Amino acid sequence: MRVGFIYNPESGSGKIERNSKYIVDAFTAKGHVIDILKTKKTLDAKRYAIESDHDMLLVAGGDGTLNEVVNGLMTKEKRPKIAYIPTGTVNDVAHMLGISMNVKKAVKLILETGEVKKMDVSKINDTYFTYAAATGRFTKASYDVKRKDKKRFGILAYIVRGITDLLFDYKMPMKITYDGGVLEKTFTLLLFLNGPRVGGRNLYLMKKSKLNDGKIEARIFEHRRFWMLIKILTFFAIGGLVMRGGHRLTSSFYEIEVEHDQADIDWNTDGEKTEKNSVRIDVIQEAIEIYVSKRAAKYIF
Ligand SMILES: Nc1ncnc2c1ncn2[C@@H]1O[C@H](COP(=O)(O)OP(=O)(O)OP(=O)(O)O)[C@@H](O)[C@H]1O
Repeated sequence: MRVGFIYNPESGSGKIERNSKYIVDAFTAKGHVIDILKTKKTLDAKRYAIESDHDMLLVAGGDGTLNEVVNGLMTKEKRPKIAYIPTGTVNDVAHMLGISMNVKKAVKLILETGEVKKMDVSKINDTYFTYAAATGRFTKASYDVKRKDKKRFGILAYIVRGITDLLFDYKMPMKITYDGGVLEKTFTLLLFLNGPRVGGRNLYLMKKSKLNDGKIEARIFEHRRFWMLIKILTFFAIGGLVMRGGHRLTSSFYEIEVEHDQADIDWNTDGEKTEKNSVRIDVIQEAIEIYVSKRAAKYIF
């Protein structure tokens, strides 16, 4: 196969540079022909994906790099398969897909033990995302944490940013229309999830959620000051448990209308700051093909 090897040398602790020769050798030994496409800046990975005429894109980076590649591929009619080697700090998508953080094991999954599955991609206004769109309490941490702090402190950098978030009161009057009805209240946190993982946490209570069902799950928390904070922390601590004042929705689309003109609501998609205020979310069913573990293929597809 003709393989484009897109990698972000700045992702995570920079381990990809130490392993790139191993990866190229392993693929070449199996008869693949590799083009090396190393990113130098933001949006290089997206551009490489748009320009690609390969059979497969081998992507090494974190959730942000994978997101850029998917945004590039979604502009194309013919999309190469994605093989993903996670080298970021959080790597939520890889955890969901059963891909090891160990580079050699991830390569083995692609070349020997894994399966290719068709996976949904979601869209918020004109931006695509692979696993999560969110706004409100705790959702700024993933894009506010500086790259050098991520490299130095890893997950801890996110936790510290999450704690400083407690100083703010997120109060968002909104109207949410979905294929089961309308919800109109004041909210403090909105999560739209393709699968059972976000913020480095497995949400094992979302076990019915599949990555190819054309649906996106929402977990929505009303604004109720102190108690809602406890409930949000419980949600993350206990596998996605939703208590009173929380809503569990499943739908193929969501229309979120922000109720006053002066609103300043930022949306986080796959860990990057993207859209603002009112948005529409849609799912494009089975839009990409990606290598996953046999276990993930069985349980979340
Ligand atoms: N060579 C580069 N130098 C600096 N920044 C880069 C470079 N190449 C890509 N980037 C930036 O890195 C970001 C993606 O980083 P990465 O892949 O580590 O994702 P991440 O979301 O930070 O990962 P995770 O949340 O899993 O840690 C992209 O948004 C892009 O802007």
